[in-house]
Amino acid sequence: MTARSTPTGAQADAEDLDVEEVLALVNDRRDTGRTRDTGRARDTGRTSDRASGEQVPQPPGPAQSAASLKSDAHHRATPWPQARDIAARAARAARSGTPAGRRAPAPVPLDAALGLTLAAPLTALTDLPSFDTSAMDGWAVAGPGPWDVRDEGVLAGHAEPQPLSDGEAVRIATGARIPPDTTAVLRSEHGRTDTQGRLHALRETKHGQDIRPRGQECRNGDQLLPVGTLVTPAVLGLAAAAGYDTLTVVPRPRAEVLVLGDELLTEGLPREGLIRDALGPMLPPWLRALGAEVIAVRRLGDDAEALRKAITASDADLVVTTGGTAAGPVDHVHPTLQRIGAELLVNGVKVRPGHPMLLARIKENQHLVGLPGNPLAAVSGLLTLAEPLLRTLAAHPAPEPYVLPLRDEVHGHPYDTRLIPVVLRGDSAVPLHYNGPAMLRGIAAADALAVVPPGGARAGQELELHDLPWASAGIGVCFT
Ligand SMILES: Nc1nc2c(c(=O)[nH]1)N[C@H]1C(S)=C(S)[C@@H](COP(=O)(O)OP(=O)(O)OC[C@H]3O[C@@H](n4cnc5c(N)ncnc54)[C@H](O)[C@@H]3O)O[C@H]1N2
Ligand code: MOO
Repeated sequence: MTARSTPTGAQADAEDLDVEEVLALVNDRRDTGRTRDTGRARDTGRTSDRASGEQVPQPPGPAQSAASLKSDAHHRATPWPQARDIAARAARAARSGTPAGRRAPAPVPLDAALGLTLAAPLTALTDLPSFDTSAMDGWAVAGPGPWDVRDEGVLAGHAEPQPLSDGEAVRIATGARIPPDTTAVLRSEHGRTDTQGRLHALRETKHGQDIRPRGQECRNGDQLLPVGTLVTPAVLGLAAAAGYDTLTVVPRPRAEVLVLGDELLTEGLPREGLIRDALGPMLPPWLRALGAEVIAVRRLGDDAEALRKAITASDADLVVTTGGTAAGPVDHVHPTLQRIGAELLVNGVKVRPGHPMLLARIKENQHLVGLPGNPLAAVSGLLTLAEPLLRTLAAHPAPEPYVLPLRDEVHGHPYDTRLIPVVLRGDSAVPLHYNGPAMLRGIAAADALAVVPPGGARAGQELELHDLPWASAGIGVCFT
């Protein structure tokens, strides 16, 4: 963490903190059972794994080639909660990889730190307040009244005023430095000057009244916030007050989006079998809301060689592809991953929509999430694979799952989890229509996605909900 003053020994140590240690702290805090208070949520304490009736996830097994996994795809598909856990673990593994590949915590200017996680404790670089200061507009007085009032007053931001002598007072503004030997501040509404200009108190003034003593809030070197704290607007304010110009934070993971498909138009009306690209405009801000920095969006058509080149040339932490995940004649994602020797960690997920989604490790510290082309299926892939991966890379704690009863019955898939857009009304979740894989009409009106277990859910049944990043109105909402 850098600041105007030279770092103390404690700060210098803090700068050595690794992202792994930040993650460990964040995870520790998560394990304390802290619950998220949504004001509407009823947390049953169930994890997403238990809520969906799936096995507790195991770490990914040994590397499997894209080819071997492509056969027998449905049986090999990963249960939904386990897929989320594998994505989080993959990010943790990337962070504990070789130091060369790791992105170290870095100092960033305050205005670039919002929504990131502190990688060093916020330690006060000064006493706060840093000098004795007046808490009110009025007079600084010395000894008992009445007092002779000096001609010239003391304003905030001025140099140290002359000491007061017993029986003397000086006009003072809120936030101004207290003159030495002041015994109290008399508020303007509690004092009156007589015709000779002498000041009288209208009520008893206690010793030290309305003086904020130096160090009242903290002493130089006190720890104000621990490693792992999310940088909120309030944290930025505290950091500035405590003397910081930059904060050392876990860097935003870098994401690159590769939009595949020859059928996509970037403007105008759909025509002659061509359709508008819905994912190019949707994914970058969504990924930003999940904490990523989007370094590029490339439209590659259905060109296998262009896809190979783009993946191998990328230096993003996460490459996100759209479309081309199935087994059609121009679905190039699997063959390309196989060709470049990527390791498939998730090859299909038992979730609807979105079951062809995939997660691969391209290099030690680089992953690829393959989103299916159907737009709501792509959203499902974002929530299932990209969200846990990005959140873990950014050292953000996992949001506590919460549950609400469903207002209306929802049909389920016989074996797979379903994700359904819902709006939250009072104490229940109302399922939205237009939730087919190719449709965005439901999700565009939604507050959250409800997790429907295999077999469906009846009206009144409590379902796990995942807020859409903007609906939760949290600090994670960071579209810039
Ligand atoms: N024989 C089978 N065919 C399909 C299966 C299957 O199991 N067996 N699964 C279906 C499911 S489910 C999905 S989802 C899709 C996944 O397909 P891909 O990931 O290969 O995606 P594409 O074929 O490229 O596109 C699917 C669909 O989405 C439209 N699309 C693609 N990109 C965009 C975009 N950027 N904006 C708007 N719409 C987009 C595309 O035009 C297609 O209509 O496979 C099924 N097939
Ligand atoms: O993933 Mo597909 O969109 O389930 O239909």
